[in-house]
Amino acid sequence: MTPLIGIIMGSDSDLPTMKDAIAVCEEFGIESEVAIVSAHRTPERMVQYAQQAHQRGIKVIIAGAGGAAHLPGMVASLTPLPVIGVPVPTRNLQGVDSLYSIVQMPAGIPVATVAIGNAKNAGLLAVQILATQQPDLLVKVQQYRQNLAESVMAKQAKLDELGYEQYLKQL
Ligand SMILES: Nc1c(C(=O)O)ncn1[C@@H]1O[C@H](COP(=O)(O)O)[C@@H](O)[C@H]1O
Repeated sequence: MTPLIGIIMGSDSDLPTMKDAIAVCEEFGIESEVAIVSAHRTPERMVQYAQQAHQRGIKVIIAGAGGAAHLPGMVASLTPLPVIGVPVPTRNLQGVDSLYSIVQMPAGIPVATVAIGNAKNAGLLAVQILATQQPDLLVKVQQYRQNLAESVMAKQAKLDELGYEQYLKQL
């Protein structure tokens, strides 16, 4: 099957963060491709990837990077596809550097930026974008939300049963 979601990252060291986006694609049965692409270290590869992704059938790109995280914005400047940026947490600045590098795009070249380290939401957003054109997938998204609500209500029932002190002990 042709991959519909491109998940790219500046380094293999981003994979522990970005794996959550891959897992969401798998959970929803959406084919994704995973690639290490760096604006800084492999600029020609980045240009090629960004310019060709839509021609290969990719519909949404998720781009994660840390520190001077130029990858998502540069890819967005080179593709007509929607780009979702994931600020990868960093040791020295806890990912605030990544967030600021990704989120403050000039008008005209948007990057839909999720919270620091939240590749799961990037995956979900990509799935929801695809779901606008796939009724079956839209139903799966609604089911996912239903399951989420039910898990919260199960927690509430347990909290009511145990009281907060006991509940705290089993967290
Ligand atoms: N921010 C970028 C870009 C880019 O934006 O092109 N390329 C690599 N990096 C980031 O450098 C960090 C450290 O990388 P290494 O662990 O390989 O030294 C990673 O978080 C990566 O995303």
